[in-house]
Amino acid sequence: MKSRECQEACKSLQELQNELMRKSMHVGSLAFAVEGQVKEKTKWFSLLRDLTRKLKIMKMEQIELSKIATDYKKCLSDFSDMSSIIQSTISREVDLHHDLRVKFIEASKDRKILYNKVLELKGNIRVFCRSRPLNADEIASAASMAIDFESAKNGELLVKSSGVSKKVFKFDAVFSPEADQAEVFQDTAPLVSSVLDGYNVCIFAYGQTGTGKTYTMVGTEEARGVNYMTLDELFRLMKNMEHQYQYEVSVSVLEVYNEQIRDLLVSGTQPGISTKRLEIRQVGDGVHHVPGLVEARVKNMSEVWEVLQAGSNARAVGATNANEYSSRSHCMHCVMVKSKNLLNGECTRSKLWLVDLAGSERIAKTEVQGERLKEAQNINRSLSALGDVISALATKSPHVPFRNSKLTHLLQDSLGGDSKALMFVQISPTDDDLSETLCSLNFACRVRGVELGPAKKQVDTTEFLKYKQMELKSKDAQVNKMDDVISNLDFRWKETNMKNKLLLEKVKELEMQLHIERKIAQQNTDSKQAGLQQQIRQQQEHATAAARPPLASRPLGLYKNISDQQGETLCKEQANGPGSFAQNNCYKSSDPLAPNTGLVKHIDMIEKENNPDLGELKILPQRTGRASSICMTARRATILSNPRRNSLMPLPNIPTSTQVTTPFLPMHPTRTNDLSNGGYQAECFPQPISEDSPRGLRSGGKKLNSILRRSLQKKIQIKPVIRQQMRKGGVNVGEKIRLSIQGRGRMARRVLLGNNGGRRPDSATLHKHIQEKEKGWNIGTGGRNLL
Ligand SMILES: Nc1ncnc2c1ncn2[C@@H]1O[C@H](COP(=O)(O)OP(=O)(O)OP(=O)(O)O)[C@@H](O)[C@H]1O
Repeated sequence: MKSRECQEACKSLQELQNELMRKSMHVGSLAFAVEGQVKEKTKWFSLLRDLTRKLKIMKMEQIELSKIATDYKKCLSDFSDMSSIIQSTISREVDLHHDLRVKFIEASKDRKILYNKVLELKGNIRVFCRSRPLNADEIASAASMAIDFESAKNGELLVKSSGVSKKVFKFDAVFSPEADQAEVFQDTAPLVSSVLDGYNVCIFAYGQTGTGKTYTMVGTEEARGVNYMTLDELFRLMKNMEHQYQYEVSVSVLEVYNEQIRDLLVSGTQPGISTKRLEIRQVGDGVHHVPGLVEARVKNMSEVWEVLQAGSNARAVGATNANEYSSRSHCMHCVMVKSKNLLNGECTRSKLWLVDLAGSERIAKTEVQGERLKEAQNINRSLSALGDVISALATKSPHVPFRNSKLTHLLQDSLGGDSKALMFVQISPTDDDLSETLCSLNFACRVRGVELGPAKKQVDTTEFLKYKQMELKSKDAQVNKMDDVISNLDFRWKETNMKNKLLLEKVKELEMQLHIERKIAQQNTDSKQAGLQQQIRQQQEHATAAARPPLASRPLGLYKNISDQQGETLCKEQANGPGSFAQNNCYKSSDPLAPNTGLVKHIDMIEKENNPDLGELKILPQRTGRASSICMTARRATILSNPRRNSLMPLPNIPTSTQVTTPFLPMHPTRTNDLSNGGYQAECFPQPISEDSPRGLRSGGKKLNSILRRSLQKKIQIKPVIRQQMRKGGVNVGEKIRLSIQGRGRMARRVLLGNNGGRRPDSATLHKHIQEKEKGWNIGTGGRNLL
């Protein structure tokens, strides 16, 4: 009986030893598998690193895009603000411009009116008296002076007669022989503005021959006369007002000789021999015109000068004695000015006459006959007609005899009530010419006494209408242009808005993509870590079981009792119970592992970086070696009632990480019993660990850490024992590990020899099995059962 018991105990011991050896080998294979997993995990980590890097780049891109989008939005809003501001400013400026324009037009009108009133107050016909200086002969002959210039004040002129009687004449201005051309013109210049304002103006020089009429009107090259200076002033003013007015100036030069009009700008004409008879025609209300008269268009003073010179030359050609001839004809310059007001389209046409009259003394002094008499008569007639006209104007006669002479007829426009006239009465200062001087002064006084009516502007209505039509057309064109600009701006704004929307959508899309990638990375990491955790746990359980004290060292009685009372239950629990092998094993290690560095820290950092919610999680206790790769979030898996594996033959590879981790996934405690009816697959997916629940993660992490520590400690302790035993039994550990690696991911189970569905084998079967195993070890694995 005892020997039988002993034999059974020996057998049992042998079985246990075999089992222990297998388990040890399995643990070794698992260790190898863990090593592989670590490598794989390293690979995963590198992938994760890459992903993190990409994620960072994408984040940066996203930030940049967001920044661009924000800037763009800001630009857009700024642009719309600016466009609205610009539009409002433009409309405000347009209104302001319109107001200013209206005001300016009104102010211009007011200025003209006021200016005209000033001139009217001064007199529409003004008379300036100018005396020539003594010439060389007079100085030589010590001619006595008939004019007292020293006592002349405020336009008064004192005439001495034989040094006794005195006569005072009053003029608008008196210029002594010392007055130069500029001084004389200074008082003439205001009339030029009147020409540009549209008033007709006539400036003429009257006086005895040799008193300086031509000098005052034409002047010399060094001292330009009124003609040149007036035109110069005219162009100067026109230039100043060119932004508001458009001007057109033409000049005609003619002479009236023996009551004939000669165009001095037509070459080859001789005095008195007119190739074409020029007549005066009235072409409009108070407007007189000489058809066929050359009107030289001038744009600047050089052209004016050329024209003036041409006229002077033509006048000089016809006479052997130029001065003598010039005294017998009236030289007339007609400057026609057309102006167009660009603001209101008002057009004016004005005329400026610059006349150098023939000498007035000839009639009285000379007793001529023939041609000279005819000349004298004509001069007399024309000057008499001028006197009559002025007299008629002075007496406000209903009839003014303008047509009595060519001179007055030509000057009709500028001597009427709506014009301004300036007469230079030229006198000789000597006693010898006193009678002529007195005649001239009396004539001038008579002229000065004429009160011309209010001046009227020469408005050209047809031009005005034309301008209005043009302005309307240009306004229509402007409105169309503005419409185009507005529609173009509107289109651009819409386009920009669309671009902005697209950019925003792209940003959202990128954010979504980023989120998804982050989740995928998280899931991959979690599942991989869960799988690894499961494997380690399994390894730990088996290692714990293998490290249990051998039954041989226990008292046999104890084993018997166990065998009788609890042995079966224990085996049953170990084989089929829901708890793991490690759970059923009473061996536990409490030794903490030494803290590790590097990988775990790196994982935690990456996790922390990728998932900010994990920021509160405590970093796992530092671990060493392979255990460091286990995920803290994995739970302890419940051992499932898988079919027992009776062979170490490699199992088929599990292709995906999901499949690998599936058998080790944590189960919900309440559903554990339902696995048999197909609930396994559903329950095998990891229980989602909410990111919002760091406590769960922490508790899972602590649990995992303790498991990890235990597992590694066991492995460390068991390894030498297994190796020793395997060396004793001649087992090739490397071969076993290689075989076992193929079955990684499967739950390792305690294999009882001859166990058919958990039943205890009979002795024959057991013996046979041992023999087979011995063969197998010897042949296939090189291992040997130890008794
Ligand atoms: N204010 C003046 N200063 C200097 N010289 C003058 C002045 N006025 C006239 N003279 C000189 O007197 C001379 C005669 O002048 P001017 O020929 O202009 O007289 P006129 O009245 O035009 O004569 P006519 O009627 O014959 O043409 C010229 O030599 C001119 O230079």
